[in-house]
Amino acid sequence: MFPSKPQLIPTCCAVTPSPSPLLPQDPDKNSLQLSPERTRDRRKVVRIAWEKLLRWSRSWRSRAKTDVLERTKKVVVLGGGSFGTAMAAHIANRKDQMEVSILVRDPAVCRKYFPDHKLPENVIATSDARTALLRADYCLHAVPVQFSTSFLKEIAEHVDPGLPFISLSKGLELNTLRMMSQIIPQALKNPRQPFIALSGPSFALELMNKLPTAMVVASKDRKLAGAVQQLLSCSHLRISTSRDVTGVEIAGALKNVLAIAAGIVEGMNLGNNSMAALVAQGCSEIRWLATKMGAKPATITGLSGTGDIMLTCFVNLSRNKTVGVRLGSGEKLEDILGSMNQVAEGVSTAGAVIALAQKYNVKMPVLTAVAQIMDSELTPKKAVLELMSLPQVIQSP
Ligand SMILES: NC(=O)c1ccc[n+]([C@@H]2O[C@H](COP(=O)([O-])OP(=O)(O)OC[C@H]3O[C@@H](n4cnc5c(N)ncnc54)[C@H](O)[C@@H]3O)[C@@H](O)[C@H]2O)c1
Ligand SMILES: O=P(O)(O)OC[C@H](O)CO
Repeated sequence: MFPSKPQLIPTCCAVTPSPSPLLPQDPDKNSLQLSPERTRDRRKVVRIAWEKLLRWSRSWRSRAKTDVLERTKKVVVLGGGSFGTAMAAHIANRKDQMEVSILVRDPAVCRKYFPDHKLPENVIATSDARTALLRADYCLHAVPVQFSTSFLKEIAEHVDPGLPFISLSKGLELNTLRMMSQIIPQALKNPRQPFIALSGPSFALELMNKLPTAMVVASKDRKLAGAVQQLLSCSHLRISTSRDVTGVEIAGALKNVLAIAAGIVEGMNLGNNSMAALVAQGCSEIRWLATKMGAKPATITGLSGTGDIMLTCFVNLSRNKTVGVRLGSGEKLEDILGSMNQVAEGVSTAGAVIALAQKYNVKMPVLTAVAQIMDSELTPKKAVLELMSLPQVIQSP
């Protein structure tokens, strides 16, 4: 049936339906106007699908376990920067009787990150490692990657060998190319220290404001990942589990380098076409390297990969993107870093990425260009010219 009302097609491009194979054969398929009967049927199908989804969700919720939260009495957070503080507040809000200790160099420091937010009463900041770690059930590690080894070596004597470490840090150690799953057990001299990576698109401020967020916990130990999922998930934080620790960690580290590139494109006013092309190319480079390192492609295209890339590359709350924007608008790297009081992990991770790319024999033009800019070997303008002059790609069919 043709619609009875005229369609909203501009006259300059209006077409008369014809039997041409290039044009729609069934006008109803492409029309916004359906007969009342078909509208009713269509709505019924949608309603049934939605109700089915709700029933499935309710049945899962009714079986959801809460024993981990009930059992957990104390959580320690290492590093009282913005994310450590936000996660400490999140966990403390899960249960009033839980003690959440933040280990900081200066106990006054964690109040500075969110001056407009009152921290829950059960969050305690201390600079005493022994007290902070004593009888903790879980440990959240939120110290920037480059300082993690020295920090952990200093506190190692107070760490229980069975204490699960949930790493929030996203980056690669510059000289060793190690990820947090390697840094933590090696610094603590305990290869069996239980390890979980927590990653995904999550700005500390939005978590602090209890805005809906989704993240991934990755661990080789399925049971442990499930326990951490229980500990963290609530009505505004969805947590999925994964066994692909390499994929989750490498994507979380490399998206910070790509975000610097995205910032440069914005700072140079290169336009939306450039931005989309750059981020798409960056996603491919991350996938090429990550899969050679053993990551699953689905992890890279999922929440902690593409999800976090979208957040960090497209949103100006990102510290890494901000570094790029300022570089692209002509500021010097040392001036930018000197004026920041928070970490942009992509700056040091960029150097490590290139060594990894060489080790795994992967070409990464965009991420290599960022590393060259970080080393002041290349200007953003020259980088754009060089990237645009790379050989034209022949796509395989
Ligand atoms: N902020 C976010 O939105 C966010 C979200 C997800 C993941 N992360 C990751 O979390 C990690 C921490 O980031 P952040 O945002 O909390 O950083 P931040 O810059 O806000 O704070 C860093 C903290 O580390 C401490 N620190 C610095 N050097 C130290 C040292 N040598 N020894 C001990 N402590 C030291 C600082 O005092 C500060 O408390 C990073 O790897 C980051 O990529 C951050
Ligand atoms: O502010 P950034 O660039 O460190 O990004 C923060 C988080 O990693 C976003 O998921």
